[in-house]
Amino acid sequence: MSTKSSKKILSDRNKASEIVAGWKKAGNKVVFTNGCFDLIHAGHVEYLEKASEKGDKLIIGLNSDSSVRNIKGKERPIVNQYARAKVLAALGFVDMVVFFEEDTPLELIMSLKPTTLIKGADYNISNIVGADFVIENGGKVETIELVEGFSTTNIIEKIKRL
Ligand SMILES: Nc1ncnc2c1ncn2[C@@H]1O[C@H](COP(=O)(O)OP(=O)(O)OP(=O)(O)O)[C@@H](O)[C@H]1O
Ligand SMILES: O=P(O)(O)O[C@@H]1O[C@H]([C@H](O)CO)[C@@H](O)[C@H](O)[C@@H]1O
Repeated sequence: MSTKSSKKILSDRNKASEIVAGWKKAGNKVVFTNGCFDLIHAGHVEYLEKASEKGDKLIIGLNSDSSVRNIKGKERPIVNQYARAKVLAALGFVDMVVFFEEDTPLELIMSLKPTTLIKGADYNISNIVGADFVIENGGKVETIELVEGFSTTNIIEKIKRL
């Protein structure tokens, strides 16, 4: 039996696009962010909650395991995509989690056409994938300040030193 949170997790990009189009037609501002979210930490949660406050619906584009391996190295991810998605989908302010296999979320962003694209302030707007597309389609691109002291890499390094 699927749970309330598991219903938020989608692999089917067309289905996700149909749902987002319905949200937008109903007048919702749809916020999109993306990431690997491996070993989810308090910085991620603070960031996602702030992102959710930028609109009515929050979608997370989640890098698949093969995508994470390509961009962060063969040791990653520590946690598989389904488990990462499960934790994210359990957050009350998250409305959808969609996997993407590519190295970047550009094709997913072009399919979903979000109102607002958000990344952490470790990126500047000029190098955020999808920013040009969202702005050209009348949307907004914003960054959110990082919470000091939290990163998946730091957590891994700390565990290695035990
Ligand atoms: N400490 C933090 N505070 C707020 N946002 C964060 C923090 N760390 C990461 N983010 C944001 O969360 C999203 C996912 O980032 P990511 O999964 O790369 O986390 P990470 O902890 O930086 O991982 P890694 O150390 O492997 O790079 C990105 O948009 C990033 O800007
Ligand atoms: O978890 P990360 O490393 O912050 O997420 C990456 O973000 C990249 C970003 O969107 C580039 O502007 C993206 O290309 C990559 O696929 C990861 O999601």
